[in-house]
Amino acid sequence: MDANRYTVRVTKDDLVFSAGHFITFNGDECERIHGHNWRVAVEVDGPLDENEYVFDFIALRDLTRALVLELDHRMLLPARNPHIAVSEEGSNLVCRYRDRYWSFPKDECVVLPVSNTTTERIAEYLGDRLRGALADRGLAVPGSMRVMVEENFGQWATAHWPGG
Ligand SMILES: Nc1nc2c(c(=O)[nH]1)N=C([C@H](O)[C@H](O)COP(=O)(O)OP(=O)(O)OP(=O)(O)O)CN2
Repeated sequence: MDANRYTVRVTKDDLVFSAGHFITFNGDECERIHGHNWRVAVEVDGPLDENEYVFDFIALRDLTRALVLELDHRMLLPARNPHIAVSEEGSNLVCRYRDRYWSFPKDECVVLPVSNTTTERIAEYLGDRLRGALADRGLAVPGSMRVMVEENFGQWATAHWPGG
């Protein structure tokens, strides 16, 4: 029996999304609106299956790409930030922080179920969605997985699912 564990990793030129955001930090300070070209990589660890795969690259790549596309050319807004209130006003979403506000067409936004659109939380969101998408398709949900997101050159955040 093969007691070794292996890792597969996918990252591709099309696993990149260009989006706007602003975060709060140091308590209740709020950044100015800006954007990044976020790059995504996913790693799965485990033993080999009957195909001698840890996990099928193609399934991992295609599901990740679909999630990344949902965020591409969108404004990313936090649903649960204690300092940024997001509300619907007609066909727009209005975000209010103290006396500042921003209004965006709804269909150009993604409201993420996070408290802040930091790179760490975006990585966690993508990983949770990916795990849900695998389960919905009846595919194995990896015990041990990492989603890595690069916000700016050389600035990566990783969310871990340490099981398995
Ligand atoms: N661990 C984290 N640290 C920081 C995050 C984060 O998500 N996780 N985010 C930020 C801000 O969003 C900040 O705007 C990062 O943007 P960046 O362009 O990298 O910052 P700079 O001001 O240095 O930009 P340059 O264009 O490179 O000058 C901060 N920290």
